[in-house]
Amino acid sequence: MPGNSGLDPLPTGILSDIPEMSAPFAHVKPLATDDGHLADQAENVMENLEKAFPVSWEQFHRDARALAWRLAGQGPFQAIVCITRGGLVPAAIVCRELEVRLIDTVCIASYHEYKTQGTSAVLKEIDSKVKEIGEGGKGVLIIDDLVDTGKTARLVREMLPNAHFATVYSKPQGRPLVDTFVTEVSQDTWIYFPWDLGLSFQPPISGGKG
Ligand SMILES: O=P(O)(O)OC[C@H]1O[C@H](OP(=O)(O)OP(=O)(O)O)[C@H](O)[C@@H]1O
Ligand SMILES: Nc1nc2[nH]cnc2c(=O)[nH]1
Ligand SMILES: [Mg+2]
Repeated sequence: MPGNSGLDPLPTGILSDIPEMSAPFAHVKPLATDDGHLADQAENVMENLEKAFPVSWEQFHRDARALAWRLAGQGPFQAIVCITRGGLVPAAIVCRELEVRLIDTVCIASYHEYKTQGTSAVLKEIDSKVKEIGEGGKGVLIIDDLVDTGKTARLVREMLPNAHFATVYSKPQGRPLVDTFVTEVSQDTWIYFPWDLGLSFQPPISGGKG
């Protein structure tokens, strides 16, 4: 009922002026105007990586489906363990295609330093119910979006040495740790996932303003 809801009236102004709407995005700062942290991080990445491999949602869905096709003959898999956070989206696509309904996560936080290896912390272990499926994880499918240095893959493989390890993309250094993948890119390529990207203006190839 108007005037009787107990709620303050909505403030007027543009969307970002509304505290409730802007709060969840308060930490998101564009590279060009931040305090320098994100720009430094991006600079560190680009310093070591020559090529960019941007992936659209359509391409990612196609590649994740291709992964499911490759995995279809290698099961049956009784459970999927996805490595968060990057493994969540491909695992959602693969579990639908392979009709796997027992899904678990292993939650790993990496603290990246692009000149050194960085450190990783396991925030959540694999569930004991999944660990008990088969000897050393036999019959379990582990999914991540990509393998790069192989550090994350090595950590998780130690937890379930007999599980099948699958990624959508792979780089040469980590490839020996992966049983099944779809596309390999060179070690000096950075893969940009659709969930990390947004639409932005592209200047014409000629260099004009468009
Ligand atoms: O082979 P590596 O050198 O270990 O790199 C691969 C890992 O790096 C990315 O995850 P990241 O740690 O950036 O975190 P996220 O999945 O939470 O985005 C990616 O999703 C892989 O899990
Ligand atoms: N998005 C993304 N994350 C990574 N983590 C390690 N390598 C990569 C990469 O190429 N792209
Ligand atoms: Mg990851």
